[in-house]
Amino acid sequence: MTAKTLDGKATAATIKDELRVRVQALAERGVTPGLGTVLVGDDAGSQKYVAGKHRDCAQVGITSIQRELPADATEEQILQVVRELNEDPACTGYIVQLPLPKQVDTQKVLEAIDPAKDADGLHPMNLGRLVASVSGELDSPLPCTPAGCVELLRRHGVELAGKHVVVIGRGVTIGRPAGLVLTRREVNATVTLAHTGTTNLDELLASADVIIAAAGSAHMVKPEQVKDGVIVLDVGVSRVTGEDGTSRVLGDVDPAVAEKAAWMAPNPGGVGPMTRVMLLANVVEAAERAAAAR
Ligand SMILES: Nc1nc2c(c(=O)[nH]1)N[C@@H](CN(C=O)c1ccc(C(=O)N[C@@H](CCC(=O)O)C(=O)O)cc1)CN2
Repeated sequence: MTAKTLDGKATAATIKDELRVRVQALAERGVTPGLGTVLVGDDAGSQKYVAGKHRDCAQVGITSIQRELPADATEEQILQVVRELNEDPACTGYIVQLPLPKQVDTQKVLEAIDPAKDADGLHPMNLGRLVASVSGELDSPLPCTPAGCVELLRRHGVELAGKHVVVIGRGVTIGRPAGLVLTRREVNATVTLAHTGTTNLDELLASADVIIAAAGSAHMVKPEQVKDGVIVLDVGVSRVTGEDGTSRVLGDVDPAVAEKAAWMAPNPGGVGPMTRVMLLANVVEAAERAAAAR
């Protein structure tokens, strides 16, 4: 068996087309969505992701607001920018790019974001709403990567209901919220969340119908650990520099897994573009909610 591709790039392009129409409809009502980003430091990966988010905004007609601070910025300087974006009417939603430098209390910064402008769905109030709401329309943003995984599978006709999903990694942007998103009634998967303290990963992977690998450990999932017909979403990012000095991203999944999988989301080109487009969807939805409340 050779896996069929869960094409995140093409799917994200389709969703952008749909969002462009919704942004035009908002413009007719006098509303322009604006995405703000707060980037602290000079991490090359974060710079690339933030630049990508603003490129996406330009493509669908969302205004971009970019705020940058140096790597040695204090927590207070970052909180000041957060307060300014909370007050800025042109900014209808924004994100603080993670990770933040070590001197900064990430939780404190996320908690300072106005929940109504939290485009990442990572404010404790929005995560709390996700915990509390098992089904139905959720009136708050979903964390972008878990939402992107579900949407990528849905748009390829891959059913998750009744499937055993093993998520590897317990980070706040992917692993922890993934369990909540995947177990909502409209998705209806059964989830096991594995992490560095998990002692029976081999046993879990052998029984997994779907694997979402978000550990950041290069090629850790091997073909001999998975069953035939498994569905694999590789979300891991390990940056390696080759002997020629060029850097590239390695995912968590050994490419040889494709020989056993039914479906595989490549990395790059799978969940990454979906993460970005779900962010745009959150911004448009927040602007639509604000327009409806006027
Ligand atoms: N505030 C947030 N910070 C971070 C999040 C997040 O959701 N919110 N997630 C990750 C990084 N991330 C989004 O910010 C992200 C990761 C990957 C991609 C992407 O498009 N990747 C490309 C490859 C790009 C490359 O070559 O490096 C792909 O997979 O095709 C977009 C966004 C951590 N921080």
